[in-house]
Formats: sequence, C-alpha cells, structure tokens
Amino acid sequence: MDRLFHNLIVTGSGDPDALNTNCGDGKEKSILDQAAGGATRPRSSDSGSSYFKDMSGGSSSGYMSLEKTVPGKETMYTYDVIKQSANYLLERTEHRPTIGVICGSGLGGMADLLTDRDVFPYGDIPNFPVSTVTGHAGRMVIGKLSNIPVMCMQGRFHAYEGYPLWKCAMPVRVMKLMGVEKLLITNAAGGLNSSFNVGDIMIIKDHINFQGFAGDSPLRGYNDERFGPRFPAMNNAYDKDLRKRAKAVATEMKLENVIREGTYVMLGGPTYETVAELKMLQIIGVDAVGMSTVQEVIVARHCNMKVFAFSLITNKCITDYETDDMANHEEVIGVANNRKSDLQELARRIVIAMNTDEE
Ligand SMILES: O=P(O)(O)O[C@H]1O[C@H](CO)[C@@H](O)[C@H]1O
Ligand code: HPA
Repeated sequence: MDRLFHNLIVTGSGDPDALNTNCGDGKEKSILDQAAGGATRPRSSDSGSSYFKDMSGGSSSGYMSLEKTVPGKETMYTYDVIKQSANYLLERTEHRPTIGVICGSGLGGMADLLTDRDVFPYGDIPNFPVSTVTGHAGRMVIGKLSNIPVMCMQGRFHAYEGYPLWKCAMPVRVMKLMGVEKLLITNAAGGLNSSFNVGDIMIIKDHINFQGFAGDSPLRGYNDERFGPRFPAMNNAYDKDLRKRAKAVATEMKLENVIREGTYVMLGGPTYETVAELKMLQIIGVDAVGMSTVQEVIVARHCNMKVFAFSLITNKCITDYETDDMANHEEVIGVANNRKSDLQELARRIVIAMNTDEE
C-alpha cells in the first residue's frame, strides 16, 4: 500500500492517464486496479475493437512490476507499445508512407486531398490519445497525395487537453516505426511580429521551447536509444533545404507577399496571452505564438526525421491595453477555413518537394 501511495503522488501530473501504467502489451491498467489485483481494463474508447478482443485473452502475468521500473518509464509508452500502434496501422493499410503530416487547428482539410485513403479514428488505434479540440477531427488518414504515399494526422494533441508532452507527441514515434522519415507540420498561431498580417504563412525557422525552460519535455524520463540519443541537438531542427524549397514553391504560387519566416513559441495554453506576456515574448524574439508543434518537432528530431513546419497567422496578438478585441478560437478556425485552398496547394507542393532528393 505504501508503494501504491507513492505512485499516486509521483504520477499526479494532471495527465488523465497518469494513473494508468502501460503494461508493455498495449493494455493499460490503473494503479488502483493493480493494487486490487483487478483484471485487464481496455480503454473505454477501444472497447469493442477486435484488436483488444484478440489481446484480452491472456492472464495478467505480463504486467510490469512497479518495483523494477526505471524512473519515468512507468508512465511512458515503451518502444514495444509504440510498435503495437504502428503494427496495427501497417496491418490495415497497404500504403508505406515516408512522409508524415500533422494538421493544425482548422487545417485538417488537407487530409481530404488524399486519394485511395485508409482512415483510422484515433479511438480505434491502440494506445492513441483522442482529440478533444474543435478543428481537430481526430483521425489518421493514410493515402496518396499526388501519387506519393502520405500519412496525415487530421488533428493533434495539446498539453492543455490534459496530456503529458510525450503523449502529445507519441504519434510521431508511431510514424517513425512505420517508415516515415520526413514530417510536415502545420499550426494556427497568433502573429506577434508587428509586420505580420492575418492570413500570412510563416515558415518556422526556429522555436523557443518555453516548457523546456521549466523542465518539461516530451523526452523527459527514460530514454530508449532505439528512438534516439539522450541529448539530441536542436539547432537546425527545421531543415534548411526544405525551407529554401518551400520558399521557391511559394514564389511559384505567387504567395511571396504572404510568406514570412520566423520563430515560433509554444505556450501551455489554453488561455491566450496577456499583454504583458506578449510584450515579454516580443523582447525575446518571438514572431508567432501557439500552443503546439514544439513537442512534435523535438520527438521527430530525436529520431532523426527531417522537419518542415509552417504557421498560419490566424490573428494578430494584442499588445496594447486600449483594444477591446479578444483572441478567440472561432476566429482561428474561420481564418484557417478562408485560407484553405492556398494552404492545401502549398502543402501539396511541399510534399512533392519533400519526396524528391535534394541536390
Ligand atoms: O497549434 P494548433 O493545433 O494549430 O492550434 C492553435 O489554435 C488553438 C487556439 O486557438 C491552440 O490549440 C493553438 O495551438
Ligand atoms: N496565441 C496562442 N495560440 C494561438 C493563437 C494565439 O494568439 N492563435 C492561434 N493559436
């Protein structure tokens, strides 16, 4: 009971799943269940899935011993658990994508461009979190974009939904184990650079990992070298060559007047920023503000994927006390919707550029 109490304290992170230990076999068991010697408890969103029916016949002897775990490992998905999610998808699609896409708020329409699609609601994929935010459909769509196999996350996970950063970014590892080597990430963001306009597209050149300053990271805890090194470098996280090519693509599309390049910061949200916070971010060189992306980039770079990312500037950050306007998610989604056709065409052409080897 002492150990149970210890675990209840140390896992109290606000993560809805923090009291669940993954048992290395894709099944999660609540610490309370374990203490009570309870039976396997499939996730509610997975109940009824044939995958879990297949998996649920065994005894409970496969559960990890809480005494033998490495710090951080008991609440993180192991390599084998990530592999199960990857295998689930690989067994159900014939596509073998090497390019992954993560769609930001209101930007999921890109997945609709895919042909020959296999669609997997997140709730059906073993070990996957579920999307809870408007503008994030919550499906993995695997298909072809201009005949190139692509897997596209129509909706992402954010820390403010209650997930730890490693869980927000776990689909990136699933993609890696499926063979993805290059990642295109999009997001909606507030424009802090005063020369930016609503509707501009900012190619991300660099980020400021604010959560990292406070000691949080998607890589915090046990490091499995099969994914990557304990101390990954983060300069050149946003691939130089892909940024150059994306600018050329934007020029071809006559988008040069709306294309920007700059530094993105991820804050925890879900509140938009105060004026004082925005003034501080301006001083440290931030051009666009959001609540996502950085954890995905860190995990992707850790496992040596090439990353390209852009922000759609959906609103101007409010840096004066006189304005009565207020940031709101409806505006974010509305602007994303209005810019849909340019963004989808830009993303399509960038995927084609990503698929050709650089000179
Ligand atoms: O970053 P994405 O997911 O595009 O969404 C952005 O829009 C939402 C706020 O309106 C936040 O989730 C913010 O991160
Ligand atoms: N701040 C933070 N996240 C955002 C914003 C913003 O102004 N716009 C879209 N996502």
